[in-house]
Amino acid sequence: MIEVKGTALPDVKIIRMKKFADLRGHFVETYNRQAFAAAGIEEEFVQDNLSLSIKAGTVRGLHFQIAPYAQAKLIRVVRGCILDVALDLRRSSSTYGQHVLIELSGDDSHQILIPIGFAHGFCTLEPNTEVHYKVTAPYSADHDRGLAWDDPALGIAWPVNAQQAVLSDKDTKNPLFSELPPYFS
Ligand SMILES: Cc1cn([C@H]2C[C@H](O)[C@@H](COP(=O)(O)OP(=O)(O)O[C@H]3O[C@H](C)C(=O)[C@H](O)[C@H]3O)O2)c(=O)[nH]c1=O
Repeated sequence: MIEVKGTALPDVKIIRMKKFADLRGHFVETYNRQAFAAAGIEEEFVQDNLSLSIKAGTVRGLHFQIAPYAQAKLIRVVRGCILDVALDLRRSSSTYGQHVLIELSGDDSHQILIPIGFAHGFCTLEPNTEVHYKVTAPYSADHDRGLAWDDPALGIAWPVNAQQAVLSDKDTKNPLFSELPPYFS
């Protein structure tokens, strides 16, 4: 039912759920607490989010929440396609400052699990892309933080540049990686 694979950042996992296809279409269990726990995924999710990005080239991120509202995230694409980015902000991690860039599509049944201590963002590759994700702590605007998505120091191979990207006003003003306080040990 569930296949869990590692990525270049060991704590970031790719999860694939079994897709039951038939003449009508298909069925996928997108989350099953017991199956996830049996696969070693113990995160307890408390909130589901859904974002629709109308244009391809929409960039949301890089975002994270700080303690006591830090979030792990389980992310999937319902419709469309994204390049998803997870960036390690844990100061003591051997992969601190490193990221993974993973394509997620509504056509596959892949999901990405991003633990606490990572910044998250994505760029849409198709119009009308819907991203659905579960988080392990509720939203707290006071604990919501951002990081400049296009900081050259991060070396993220985004498919758009700052002139092409569709961004919230907030995401045009995020601090650079070098300016971040040590939020995660
Ligand atoms: C995240 C969130 C937002 N909101 C409200 C706050 C704003 O009025 C509005 C849009 O929020 P924001 O511009 O922060 O949405 P995104 O840019 O999609 O942010 C998300 O995008 C990246 C990729 C993430 O990983 C985070 O989950 C989250 O930061 O929804 C809520 O009411 N609850 C929430 O959980």
